[in-house]
Amino acid sequence: MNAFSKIPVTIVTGFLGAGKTTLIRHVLETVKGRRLALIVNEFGDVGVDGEVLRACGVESCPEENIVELANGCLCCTVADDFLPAIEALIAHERRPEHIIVETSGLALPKPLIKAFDWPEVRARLTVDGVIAVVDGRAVADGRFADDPDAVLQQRADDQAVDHDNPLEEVYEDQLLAADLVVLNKTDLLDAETASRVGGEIASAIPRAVKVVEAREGRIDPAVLLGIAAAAEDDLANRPSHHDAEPEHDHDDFDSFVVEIPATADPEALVAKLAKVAEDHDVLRIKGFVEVAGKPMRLLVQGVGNRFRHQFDRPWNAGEARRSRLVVIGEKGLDAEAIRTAIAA
Ligand SMILES: Nc1nc2c(ncn2[C@@H]2O[C@H](COP(=O)(O)OP(=O)(O)OP(=O)(O)O)[C@@H](O)[C@H]2O)c(=O)[nH]1
Repeated sequence: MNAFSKIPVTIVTGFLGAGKTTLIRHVLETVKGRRLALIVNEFGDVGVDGEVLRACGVESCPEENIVELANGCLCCTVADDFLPAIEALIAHERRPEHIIVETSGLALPKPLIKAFDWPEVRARLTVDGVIAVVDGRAVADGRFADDPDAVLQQRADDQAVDHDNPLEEVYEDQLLAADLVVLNKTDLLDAETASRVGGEIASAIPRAVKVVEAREGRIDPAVLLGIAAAAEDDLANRPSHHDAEPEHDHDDFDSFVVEIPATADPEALVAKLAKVAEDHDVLRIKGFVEVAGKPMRLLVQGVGNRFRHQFDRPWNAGEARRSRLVVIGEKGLDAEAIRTAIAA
């Protein structure tokens, strides 16, 4: 790449907990000989994704090349947050050879892709590809489906059929923006269901877009990077709910942080969180927790009621050992009841 060529940018999108960070981490660990930079956007005040990615300490992506934008939703703050971040990255003396952007799980990716069509951006950068990561289990469980009764009712009332499920809107926008779909978490699906879900996804996208199956986001970086889609030249083929509603305000979703004391029993904590997530229909819980008597901090991750936890790194000297979990769900989440249930 010479100093004048455009830097390719891969946008990784996908609903909350689909496996975006896991996939990017796999890229960082397996890509060879390419200087990467990352921009990570997260919904919720606990910066988990940036931490997880920094912790992999890969030479091709040093810490100063990882930028976190913890500001809720990139799609609404492109000009204020995203552009300065990308300017700073490409101004580095050793400029990155490829940039990966992880959107928040609730972002509609279209406005971000559009920013690459602005003259000052398109002169220097190009969208190499938009990767949509999908939680195959969540799709198979109908997480993103409209309620069929509500749709029938709308038809009966002679209304235009509108999505009654706000998750569906975000999910659909992410698929419609994609150049490649990664159907992740196939370990939680039998082969027949995986192939049915993959077929449904492919037929929901009017362009020819490949759907590849994956576990733990393990896809060869050669498949993900170097698509050369120039998505900024192809905006019209990527319809979005954002086109009709540019001033949308994300009021379909809610998030808050719960601070808890150090735990003595991680298994019991996670079992309790899974129950709370189930009882309150929580979409995502994640954060770091102190375990009494342990020098390592515990990373806790829940998608719906499926939880995982692992010690990720020792607490640093002088680091406040706070146990904070971000809770994300649809609007109307009962924060007080959830706090009480977690504290019980
Ligand atoms: N069973 C299973 N779990 C997975 C797989 N890939 C990722 N996970 C787990 O799913 C959870 C969410 O993964 P992340 O990579 O953090 O998902 P994300 O899309 O970055 O999440 P947000 O940034 O919160 O939207 C973590 O606990 C992962 O370990 C998979 O293929 N199978």
